[in-house]
Amino acid sequence: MGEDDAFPGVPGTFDPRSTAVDRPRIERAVREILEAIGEDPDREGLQDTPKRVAKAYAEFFAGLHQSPEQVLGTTFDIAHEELVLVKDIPFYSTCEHHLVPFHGVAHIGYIPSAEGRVTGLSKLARLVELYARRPQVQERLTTQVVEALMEHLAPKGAIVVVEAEHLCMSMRGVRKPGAKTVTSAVRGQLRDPSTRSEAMSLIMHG
Ligand SMILES: Nc1nc2c(ncn2[C@@H]2O[C@H](COP(=O)(O)OP(=O)(O)OP(=O)(O)O)[C@@H](O)[C@H]2O)c(=O)[nH]1
Ligand SMILES: [Zn+2]
Repeated sequence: MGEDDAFPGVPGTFDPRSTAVDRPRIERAVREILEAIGEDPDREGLQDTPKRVAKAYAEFFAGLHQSPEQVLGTTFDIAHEELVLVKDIPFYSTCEHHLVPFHGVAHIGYIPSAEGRVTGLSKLARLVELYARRPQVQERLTTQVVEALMEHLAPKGAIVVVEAEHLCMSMRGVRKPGAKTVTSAVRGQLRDPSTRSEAMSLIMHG
């Protein structure tokens, strides 16, 4: 274990001291890619690029080395059995098919139960970070967040809606900038049509 591992960092944030991602290996690979595209990795502007990309990748994929238990560990004894909704949580993730970004907002709602737990509002945003900072597809990001809520807070129900633009559809391939993908996952009581439509109308119209 390196000295850096003594600082596990706050889940859902990036700890630049983390050595969980093998940066020297990324540096070698990036140099290889630069050569493969016909660039000179030794020209002045590119000399530090493998190092910079390795550092950036360590940040983009930090979520692979963090767990939801760490994020949802802080809970409160608050008697509230109605919907709690945090809207418009911005996120950046990496499409696992092309390793280019997809980004947008996530909306998270849950109905706490008497037996379950209430967490800090910021923890919902940290949960999104934790799953976004991995090679992802939007559908999996959406279900992983809802399932972590169900498992760790034992709420009566939960809903996660994610709206995102995929750069693999904007800057390459089909080239449709602005196209938005919306995914949702609902569990428990939020599956009931009336509760679900109340949550959806709060999400979409405030
Ligand atoms: N379901 C889903 N598909 C995604 C996501 N991100 C990217 N994709 C799609 O993954 C698909 C990969 O398709 P392939 O035919 O294997 O790859 P490709 O030739 O690069 O596809 P094009 O993007 O159509 O050029 C594309 O249709 C992408 O739009 C995601 O989060 N969810
Ligand atoms: Zn893609």
